[in-house]
Amino acid sequence: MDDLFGKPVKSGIVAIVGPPNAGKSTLLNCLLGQKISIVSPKPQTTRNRIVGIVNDSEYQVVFLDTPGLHKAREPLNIEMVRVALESLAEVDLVLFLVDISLPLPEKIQQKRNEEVSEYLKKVESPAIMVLNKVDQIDRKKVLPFIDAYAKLFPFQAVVPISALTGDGVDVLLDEIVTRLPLGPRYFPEDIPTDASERFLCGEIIREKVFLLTGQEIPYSTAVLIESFKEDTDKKLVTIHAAVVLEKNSQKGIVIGKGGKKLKSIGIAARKDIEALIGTKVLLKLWVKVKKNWSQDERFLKELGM
Ligand SMILES: Nc1nc2c(ncn2[C@@H]2O[C@H](COP(=O)(O)OP(=O)(O)OP(=O)(O)O)[C@@H](O)[C@H]2O)c(=O)[nH]1
Repeated sequence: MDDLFGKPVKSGIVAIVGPPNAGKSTLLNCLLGQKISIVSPKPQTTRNRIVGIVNDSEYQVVFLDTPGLHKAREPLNIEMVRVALESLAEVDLVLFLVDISLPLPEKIQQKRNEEVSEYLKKVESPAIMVLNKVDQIDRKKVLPFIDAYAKLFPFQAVVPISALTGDGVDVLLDEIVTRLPLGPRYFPEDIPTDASERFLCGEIIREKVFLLTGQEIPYSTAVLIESFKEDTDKKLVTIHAAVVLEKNSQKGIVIGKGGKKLKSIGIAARKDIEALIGTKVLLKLWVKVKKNWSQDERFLKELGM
């Protein structure tokens, strides 16, 4: 078999799908051993489809982190669901991830199961069910979940994990790799993602806005990287970025008293960006208001969405 990047190995494309907040980005970061997809306790923080690549001498797994599947109402959400469903059609394997840590009333659990079945009917690729956040529940409670999900759909496997502690993630990776065909590597061995550094920096800043502004700032926050310049000897990267909000009233929350909040967002983001790109970073952040940006198709394109 011809191959751009060395001898044939077990290789394939694996989509990580599931409801918002299930832990998809955390799992991707855990599999990759580094921060690529942003994580926050607020649902729907993942907007773009991000490729993470796990390499080994024997395999290459290309992961897609899809936005949480949920009912689409706003144009932004319609786009998110389209991206999520599109990625199901072209993959070798689907990981369907759910959070089993929250005790759900029977009716809600039943409704959730129906939703899972509904999504899975659209999946033509083989699927592995991943039960996440087992660190939060008693071990004895995991088995009934495994049984219940095994009955729901002909999964290739049902694997309990904690994406946060890494518990069970090696078992999951084994289950994935054994099911992939022998084929070419899709990417060279030394890159963990095809998302640009510029894009990942925007995602890191957005994560810090979410984490540091508490519940006040809604999901409609975007980060626009206006410039990303590396000096000639590659010792410093200067980034200008705008935190884009929908309402004037949100400005004060992000900027804080005397600019304090924005400063701490900048400091936290700069540290993560430096760790990601391996050079010193000068990060200049400002806040701008663009009413209804999430309804504005052109602006969404500018954001790379
Ligand atoms: N205790 C525990 N928390 C977890 C685990 N996995 C993820 N979380 C937390 O769950 C929250 C959501 O995680 P994400 O990885 O952002 O979830 P997601 O599915 O990518 O979310 P969306 O972007 O909304 O689709 C974060 O606060 C994570 O730290 C886990 O195994 N155990």
